Amino acid sequence: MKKLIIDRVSKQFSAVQALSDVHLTLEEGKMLAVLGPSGCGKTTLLRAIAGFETPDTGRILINGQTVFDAQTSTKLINTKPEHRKIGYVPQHGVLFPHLTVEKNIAFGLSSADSKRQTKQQKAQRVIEMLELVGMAGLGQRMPHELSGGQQQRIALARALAPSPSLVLLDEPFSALDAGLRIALREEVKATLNAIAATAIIVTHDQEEALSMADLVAVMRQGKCVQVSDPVSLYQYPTDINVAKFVGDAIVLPAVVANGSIHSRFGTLALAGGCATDSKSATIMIRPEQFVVSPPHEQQFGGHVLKTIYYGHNALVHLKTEDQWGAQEIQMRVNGARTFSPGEYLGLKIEGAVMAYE
Ligand SMILES: Nc1ncnc2c1ncn2[C@@H]1O[C@H](COP(=O)(O)OP(=O)(O)OP(=O)(O)O)[C@@H](O)[C@H]1O
Repeated sequence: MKKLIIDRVSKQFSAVQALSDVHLTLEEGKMLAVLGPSGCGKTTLLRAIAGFETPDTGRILINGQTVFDAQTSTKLINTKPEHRKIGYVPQHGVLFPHLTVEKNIAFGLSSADSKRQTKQQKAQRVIEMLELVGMAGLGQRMPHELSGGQQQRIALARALAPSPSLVLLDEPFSALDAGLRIALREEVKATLNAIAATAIIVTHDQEEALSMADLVAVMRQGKCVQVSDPVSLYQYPTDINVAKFVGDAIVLPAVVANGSIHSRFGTLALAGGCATDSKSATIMIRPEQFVVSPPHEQQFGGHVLKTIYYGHNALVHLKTEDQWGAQEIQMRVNGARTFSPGEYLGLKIEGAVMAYE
């Protein structure tokens, strides 16, 4: 079942087209990441779904109910935020500093829909939420007695307490340090999965989007330029800009003829869905598609310029030089491998390669 339908939603602020004809749908129980650079319209989209921003055009349906419709002939439908059954986890500064953890969570149960619950039912719900986010027994603490990660978990508990139809997370980990961010991403995903929540996370971090979401919507200048599952997005980006935004990309000129790529790296397999003939194509290769090949298989290679070490892996920068001219490329290798500057490496390319006209 479609939990969310965003149908041709646009929003303009003075001269800025913050959202332009955005169309998105999300199935029940799935997580969507809205990914894009600063200013592309991510927050405006999230605020439009929550009802904090009124779009100029389009429709928004949550759980089969139209919560916004600018197109009706009679009058605009625009359900108030508190009646949209949305759980909102903002970026930071989220908890009321003068209330205990328990009271912060219980605040989420003060909406009209939760008013019918008895005091005991609410107290029980708070306990369930504390358990869900792994913080049982800490209900009497004040927010300042919690770490940054614990505070974000309580913010999630507060958003989930009223059993919202849709959970919206606006860059929820951006204030946390790298290690904690990764740990919390996994915890939050597990928590949302445990209750089969439908959720949208806004982020400008491609790793966060690819690792957490079932579906990633890439935005650029108010438009949704690609909506794909993480694997397809990384392997088959719709254009070079998306390719570069979601990962490291080596971009080269090439010729595509009869369904194959002819490039400085020889004949390469063309990825499905690409144009099969072009005299002036641009191809995109991921650094992990380059592998060091044994001498008898070498068709081409390059001299090592430098190696950037990341722990779990490393990026080796190489310079290739042949009749096509000089080109710098990057190859991703296991972090334990070391190469010396100036060393010559024979290379081959594994897997299909994307080509763009
Ligand atoms: N209330 C507003 N008034 C005027 N312009 C606005 C308003 N809100 C957003 N904008 C503009 O709309 C565009 C989209 O903004 P938005 O905050 O949605 O981007 P974003 O992708 O969330 O960026 P960031 O990652 O930096 O938060 C930007 O150019 C922004 O300056």
